[in-house]
Amino acid sequence: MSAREIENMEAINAELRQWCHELPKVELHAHLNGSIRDSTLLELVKNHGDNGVLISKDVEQMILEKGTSLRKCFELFAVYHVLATDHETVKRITKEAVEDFAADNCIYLELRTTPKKNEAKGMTKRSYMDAVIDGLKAVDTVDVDLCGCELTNKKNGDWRRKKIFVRLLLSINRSEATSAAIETVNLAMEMKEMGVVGIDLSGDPTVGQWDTVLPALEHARKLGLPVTLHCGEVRNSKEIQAMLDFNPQRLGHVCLLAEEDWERLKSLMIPVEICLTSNIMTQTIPLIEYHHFADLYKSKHPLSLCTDDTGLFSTTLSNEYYKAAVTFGLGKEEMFKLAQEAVDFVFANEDVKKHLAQNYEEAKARIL
Ligand SMILES: CNc1ncnc2c1ncn2[C@@H]1O[C@H](COP(=O)(O)O)[C@@H](O)[C@H]1O
Ligand SMILES: [Zn+2]
Repeated sequence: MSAREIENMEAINAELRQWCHELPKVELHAHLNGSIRDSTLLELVKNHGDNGVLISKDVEQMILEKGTSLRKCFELFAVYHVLATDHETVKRITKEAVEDFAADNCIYLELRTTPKKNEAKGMTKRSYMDAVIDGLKAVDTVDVDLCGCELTNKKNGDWRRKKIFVRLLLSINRSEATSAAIETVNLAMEMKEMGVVGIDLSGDPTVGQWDTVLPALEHARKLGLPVTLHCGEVRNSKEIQAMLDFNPQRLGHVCLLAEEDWERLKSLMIPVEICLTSNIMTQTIPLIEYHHFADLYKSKHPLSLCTDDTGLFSTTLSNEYYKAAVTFGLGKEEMFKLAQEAVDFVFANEDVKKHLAQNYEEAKARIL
């Protein structure tokens, strides 16, 4: 390839990256502690110092190495939780995560997090969530709509400020006992008027039993709370079939499904939260060219591109769109349609969906 051709290609890529950044986007699968900025983590490590449990040098190395396998991801999360589970830090990482997604032109963010207890810090699952809400209220770069009410009043009446709709999912960690999982579902119900719109099942897929968490998920269903499940990050056909039997509103990942389960997923048309970089970085999918996004996209299966953990995987939602475009040869119209269709799968109410749909109508003329 000549220097001129390389220059041309780089210019095309740069333009496409910029376009993906400007595209209004909907994020449906983002974990709060997975979205902590590296700079914040490194500051937390420094402030935490060495206490025999965490050795700063080792932790810094782990943070910079990133989540290069599922096992490493969960080792990192255990460290993040030591560093970040106090009210002040939970408030800070929430504020920063929302500001980062807004800066990446996300117009709607479903932020999921596992409510945590921390007796040493006087933290209950409820006070953890109150700190998350405080973080949303502290956002000052854009207007945040959390529950149909704008949390931040427009700075000096500046109506041109960007707005991001944020809704919250409470995560059940699959290593929790049934009672703890039910406590999280009840907390979600208690906070429905404060922007909580659903339940996520996540956590290390190599631990925990489906039957332990199922009563809590059935409880959520009875209460009318939508559910999304991490599914198929490891081979476990019995559990995957049980998740398909449960027929949740959405599924995350669906990487390692046996052929019959794959066909059943497609016949059920359950919307899938696709996390390209996460699946490649954790080596769940060996090569992006083999990613099941292509099969689902070709079969017109409902799906949405997501980040999973922007901090852990050094990605953004714009980058996920860019990767999909260059890997699977999608044009701007197809990318725009993919982003726009994600609105159909949000757990927020019809009013929010109408706002988002209108946003896309306005954006169409601007960027297509
Ligand atoms: C990479 N693939 C993944 N698979 C499964 N669970 C994951 C995950 N990435 C993140 N989490 C879940 O999100 C928690 C961190 O955010 P919160 O402390 O809840 O805010 C992790 O502890 C894990 O339970
Ligand atoms: Zn996830």
